[in-house]
Amino acid sequence: MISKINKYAEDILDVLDEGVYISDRDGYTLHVNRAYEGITGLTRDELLGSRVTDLKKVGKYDVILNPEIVQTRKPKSVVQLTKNGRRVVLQGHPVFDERGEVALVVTFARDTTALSRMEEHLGFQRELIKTYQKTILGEGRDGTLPLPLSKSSAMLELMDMVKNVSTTDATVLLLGETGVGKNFIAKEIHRSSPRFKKPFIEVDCSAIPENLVESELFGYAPGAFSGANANGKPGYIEMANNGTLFLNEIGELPMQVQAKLLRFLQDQEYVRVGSTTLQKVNVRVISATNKNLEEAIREKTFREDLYYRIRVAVVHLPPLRDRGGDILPLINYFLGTFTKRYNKNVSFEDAALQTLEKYHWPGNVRELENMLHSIVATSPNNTTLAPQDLPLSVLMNNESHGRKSLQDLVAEFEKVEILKVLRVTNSLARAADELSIDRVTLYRKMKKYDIASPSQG
Ligand SMILES: Nc1ncnc2c1ncn2[C@@H]1O[C@H](COP(=O)(O)OP(=O)(O)OP(=O)(O)O)[C@@H](O)[C@H]1O
Repeated sequence: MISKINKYAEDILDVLDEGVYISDRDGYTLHVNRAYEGITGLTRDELLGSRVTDLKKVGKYDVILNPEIVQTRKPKSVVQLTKNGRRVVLQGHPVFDERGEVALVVTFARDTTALSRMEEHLGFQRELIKTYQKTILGEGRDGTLPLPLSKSSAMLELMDMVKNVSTTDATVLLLGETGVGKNFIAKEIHRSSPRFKKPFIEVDCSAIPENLVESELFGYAPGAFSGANANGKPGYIEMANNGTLFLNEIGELPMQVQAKLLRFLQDQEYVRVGSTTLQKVNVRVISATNKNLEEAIREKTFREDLYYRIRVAVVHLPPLRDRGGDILPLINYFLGTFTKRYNKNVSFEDAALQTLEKYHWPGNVRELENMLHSIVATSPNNTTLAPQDLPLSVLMNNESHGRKSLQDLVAEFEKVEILKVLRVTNSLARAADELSIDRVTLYRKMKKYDIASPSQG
């Protein structure tokens, strides 16, 4: 019976799914089954008759079990990395002869690559969920987002273009000064696009340290670099799959990342840092910058080919000072938002509104939003604000951007000082006293600078 089994021993071993490797006590390979060849990518011809120590020397294995098992006479397990890049769990067992000496070492090999891939995949999914949760929580911080308030002809025209662009998958480049609403418009394009139920992922390219930009955008494989998450990490591109990726401040991307981004934009394929597997996604890209990219191209800090790739549709957002018709609706909108939030009744006199309309808003909508927030938060309840209650930056209204004449500078200084003193004293007589001028002179200067009289006269 046994002799019959011996006759078919090799065939029996070939039926197994597990790899079997048998060596003698000196480490010479006596037999490997078919599964072992499949798992390790090594052939019988390469292995039979060779010594495990020599196979390790020539790099076919990174670790071996045989010498230790012969020495300790005990079973042992290790994880071996094979030349075809698989992770194999080896379990070696000693087989003793009639004198109790180790005669053979039989090693079973199990491929764990599929398992590791599943674990890696699960790790990525976990990271992805964490990031989505963060993104969703971030988005909801102010409740639902308002619709863009667009009354000026410049904005109405622009919103028409945004509507047309939204229905396509075209790459969009949003240009405009800081605070004009590029981020706001990017979200609007996403919301009106067929991708609206999928993620909108914003990346502020200027806020990521240069050495991390590539791994943040494209993700990294487990063990890609020291200090990396053991599960690997999905990049923003992967998170935006089927949705929209908004690359804010794209002009700040390092050159080598620009090259990788260009390849990704061309065929929607990329490789995670530390990996060789190609990832395929479907992502619509919107970029924004307040930098002059043409100048950056001349200075060789921005790739020309990438520039043409990202500017399939270009949307120029005008500064708020050139969108006169938007200022009042935006004031009303933010006044409504913040008075509701702080449960206060705060309003503006017409003259104050006119002053705000004339202001040149260098920080654009963001400045207006922050100013309204601060005014409502710091004003007592039931206040109607006069022009002199407005922030000094508004009252100074530095409209001219070039060098000012000495005369203008003196006038500006005088106006601000008068406003400051009037604000503190709330009385014409006491303010004149503080400024060491007579009341008639003060009154004349107030007329000149369009400053209203204090309530106490
Ligand atoms: N039309 C609008 N209606 C209501 N709020 C707006 C509008 N445009 C911009 N905002 C608000 O103004 C603030 C600044 O806008 P946003 O962040 O979009 O500017 P940005 O151009 O992207 O600025 P930066 O270049 O500094 O990134 C945001 O809080 C945004 O919600």
